[in-house]
Amino acid sequence: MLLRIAYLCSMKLFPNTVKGVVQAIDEIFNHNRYADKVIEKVLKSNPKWGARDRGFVAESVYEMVRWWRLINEVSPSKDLYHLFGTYWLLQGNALPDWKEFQGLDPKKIKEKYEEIKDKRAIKQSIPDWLDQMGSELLGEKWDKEIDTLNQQAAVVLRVNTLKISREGLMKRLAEDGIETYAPKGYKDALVLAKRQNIFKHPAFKEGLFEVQDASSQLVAAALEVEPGMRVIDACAGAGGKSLHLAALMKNKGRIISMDVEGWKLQNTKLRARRNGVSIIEPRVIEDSKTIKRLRESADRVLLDVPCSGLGVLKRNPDTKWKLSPESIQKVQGIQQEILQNYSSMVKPGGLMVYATCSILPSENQLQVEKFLASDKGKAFELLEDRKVLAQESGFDGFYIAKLKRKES
Ligand SMILES: C[S@@+](CC[C@H](N)C(=O)[O-])C[C@H]1O[C@@H](n2cnc3c(N)ncnc32)[C@H](O)[C@@H]1O
Repeated sequence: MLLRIAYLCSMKLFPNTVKGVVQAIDEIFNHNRYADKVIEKVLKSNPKWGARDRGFVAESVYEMVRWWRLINEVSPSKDLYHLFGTYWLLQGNALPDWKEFQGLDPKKIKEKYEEIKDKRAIKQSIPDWLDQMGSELLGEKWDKEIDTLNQQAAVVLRVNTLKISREGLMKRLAEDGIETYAPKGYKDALVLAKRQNIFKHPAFKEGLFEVQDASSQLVAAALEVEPGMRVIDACAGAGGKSLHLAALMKNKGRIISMDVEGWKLQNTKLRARRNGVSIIEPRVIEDSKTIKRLRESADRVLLDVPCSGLGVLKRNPDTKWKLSPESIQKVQGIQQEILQNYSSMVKPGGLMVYATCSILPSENQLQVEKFLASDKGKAFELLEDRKVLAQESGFDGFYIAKLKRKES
């Protein structure tokens, strides 16, 4: 097997599900749609597909997106069935005798793969600019990092400790045949032994867990919150970290969850209800006044800033086709602006955590260094930072810096 997608290998192909995959790929690459949204739509419009079919379509689409450049290099044509067939053959499978797959010769595909396999950008299926940038910024660690980021992500749960203990949830899931293990160093995490759609399980509807990568769970923990504190989650999005903070605070105190996108905060509200969290107050950032009103008001401020997402390629493989050097530069500008403007909300003596799901130093430690050297940054000191590489953690790539506002 050339690629590493284990469980699909022994599967028989069925025309209707392969058609679903091909249609989804067409939407993603020819109509520029997001992979997760497209998959959701395809699955919704085929309600009769069973769990196995749905799994096949979702996994195949994600894997084709992940390996898109490689598949295109090796395929004899750009026909979508040829591209699917190439992907299928690259895994060491045999193709059925369908007219759509005529013209695909396994031997030639293998030969073509052998020809390109020493060219890292093609073999790892990434744009040349990204290979160059990664190699410049991460040096010898890049080779293994991009290899790791191309592997499938584990499904990790964050136990909602407001409702159940980690052992309790492990037992509850095991009763339904869902095996999990508790990874060392991550207090509230459980990893599914086998990938599956866990959102359907009643324990999810009861708010006993959220799906959240283990590295991402380190972010709220770094804020050292305590019950009763006043906390601001300034880039809260759909509220993953706010919910974790609320659990760590035992649902006592106050969390202002802010974002520039109001619709994301609506999601935070729904999730808070499911999680049994009542201390989250969503607040849309309308303009700079929203921030100014909160000057020196928070014991803790979390800046989980927008970023390139290069640390989470495992779960969002389409990121590599949507990014560009220009878009990374633009997001870096926003990151520094957020550091400069939102740091004013921390009380003297309070803590601020700056986090990204990126592995690029230019979005991480270099941003923090630039902030600390600036006028506003002089009020802060860096207590510690963690550069979490996927190859070392086994989970997503992340950066977490803990800063303290000096007592005035
Ligand atoms: C990494 S995501 C946050 C994820 C979220 N904290 C979670 O745990 O689910 C970054 C968020 O920053 C928001 N954002 C972008 N520009 C912003 C700005 N200038 N101020 C505040 N939030 C911003 C985006 O809408 C996005 O939701």
